[in-house]
Amino acid sequence: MDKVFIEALEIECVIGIYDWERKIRQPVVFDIEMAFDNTRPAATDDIKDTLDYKAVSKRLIQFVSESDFGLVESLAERCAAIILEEFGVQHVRLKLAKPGAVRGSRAVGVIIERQRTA
Ligand SMILES: Nc1nc2c(c(=O)[nH]1)N=C([C@H](O)[C@@H](O)CO)CN2
Repeated sequence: MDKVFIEALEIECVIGIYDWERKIRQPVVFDIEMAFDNTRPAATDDIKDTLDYKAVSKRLIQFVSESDFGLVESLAERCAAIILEEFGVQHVRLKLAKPGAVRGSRAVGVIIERQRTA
């Protein structure tokens, strides 16, 4: 299956389980792969036939920047659900990285894969 991807989308939000983390905004970085048949937009050359990566990015920026989850797992799950439900995507692989959260590491986080059920 073809894919549309978004790489290194950085968004600031409230995220974390510790008291000090509830008082600041921290960056989270998304790498996202979305299954999509790209043959039709390739044939029509029409943005209406695409999975518009700019539209997906704007929606995630809006949601994530207003969110205040404790765990990266919770934020990743909600973002995957938005992509599946609002953009009609059948399968999504989403990596959510929290840079600088653990001293000595470049980033920590989660990778999830979710499938549309209906
Ligand atoms: N699996 C997870 N482990 C941890 C998380 C998390 O969201 N998922 N969060 C933290 C703290 O918020 C940490 O990022 C602060 O440095 C610790 N472990």
